[in-house]
Amino acid sequence: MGHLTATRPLRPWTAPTASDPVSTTLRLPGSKSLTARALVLSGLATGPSTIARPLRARDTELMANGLRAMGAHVSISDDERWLVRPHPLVGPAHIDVGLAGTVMRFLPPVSGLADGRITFDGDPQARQRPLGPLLDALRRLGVRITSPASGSLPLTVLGSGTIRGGEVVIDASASSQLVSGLLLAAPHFDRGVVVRHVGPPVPSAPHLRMTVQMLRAAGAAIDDTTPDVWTVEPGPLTGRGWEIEPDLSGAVPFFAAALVTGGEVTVTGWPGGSVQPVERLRGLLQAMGGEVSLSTTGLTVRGTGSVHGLTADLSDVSELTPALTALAMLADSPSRFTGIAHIRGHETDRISALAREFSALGADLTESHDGLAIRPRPLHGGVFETYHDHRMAHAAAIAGLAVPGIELSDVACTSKTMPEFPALWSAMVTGKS
Ligand SMILES: O=C(O)C1=C[C@@H](OP(=O)(O)O)[C@@H](O)[C@H](O)C1
Ligand SMILES: C=C(OP(=O)(O)O)C(=O)O
Repeated sequence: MGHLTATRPLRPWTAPTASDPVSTTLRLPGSKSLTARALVLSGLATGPSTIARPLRARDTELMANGLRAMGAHVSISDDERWLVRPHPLVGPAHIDVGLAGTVMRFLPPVSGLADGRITFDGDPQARQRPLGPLLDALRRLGVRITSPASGSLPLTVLGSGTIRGGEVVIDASASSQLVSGLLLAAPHFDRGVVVRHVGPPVPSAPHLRMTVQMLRAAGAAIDDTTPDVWTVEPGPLTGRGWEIEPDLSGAVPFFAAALVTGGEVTVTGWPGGSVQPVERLRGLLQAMGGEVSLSTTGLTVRGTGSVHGLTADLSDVSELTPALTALAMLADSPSRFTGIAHIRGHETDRISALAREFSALGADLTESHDGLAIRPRPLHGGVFETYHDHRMAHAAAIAGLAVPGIELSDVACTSKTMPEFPALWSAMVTGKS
């Protein structure tokens, strides 16, 4: 069963403290979000695709396995270039979503297009993550789904090989992935889809723009000119060569290290026109005291010796909250982050987890329903629970640069998006990268 994968051994790890400014140029793995979308769109295309410089990590391997379980030919043996050859999708199959939001929201719509019974389950924490609005929407679009826990994993999709499609209203305030999942499969719905969001704002706008851009790149006709409404026409998706950019969210802890230590970090391989929110990140890091520049070598962040507090609505870049919270605790003034109520439904309730774990190390953090207030004061070492959440581990590692003796309960959870995180981080801190 899928949830057994969460029982892999925990790996305690003491975050290394930096005695000198870090100074490194790194190649980091590809974007999780771009790799996930490239896999799904390739699996639904009319011809073969290649995915260059993909992310090899637990989330994207689970996505590849899920598509493979339904019949697609996915070869991931070459680290530099994955190959996808579409094949009619069929059940029966079981799909382990792990703790991946992308897998649990992107593959159920695809499985409705398969002919047969597809079951889904994941890690225990995946059963807590919001899924109900997507399942309701799929049912209204003509997909048969049974879900004993009503509105969450585990679930069974009784795929008939086709999905009627049409118009659907959804409250996607809990996750932009609820919309992205519908849109990615929609070119194969008989009538396409019109998705209308009604409710509090949908978070993570850059991820929705990424979905739209990649659908267009694969040949789909999609209209997103009306706010909160997305229309996808029925039609074929073409196979193509996808080029995956480095993962911006995965790069942020490394950039944060430049700020904390007054050092410099360059991540290579950035395209001029990134699909990820580079400009937004530049604004945030500059406001916190960093200098950010893009050159032919890569994206460089320089620390200036001081870290400033920040007041910001992070709803569009909410996955950066743990790293920015760690920076905020080491800043010279208070910070307040808002607009992130939905991250209580991420890998763990990140607002509560950050408040609880950093308070135990002496921090002054207050949680509100949709954010965190941070008043910097000296921290001390201690055990830091990561709750299977890769970005909790990143946050603890950033704090550990300045605070000796922060011991992560488990650093293996970073394998969700970057299995090489502990090695790359230690090499950066010791100057051996
Ligand atoms: O579509 C995607 O690839 C993602 C969308 C966002 O999800 P939410 O809208 O649930 O925050 C983001 O936080 C997640 O890490 C990746
Ligand atoms: C929220 C995240 O992941 P997921 O794709 O599982 O939602 C994340 O990576 O910060």
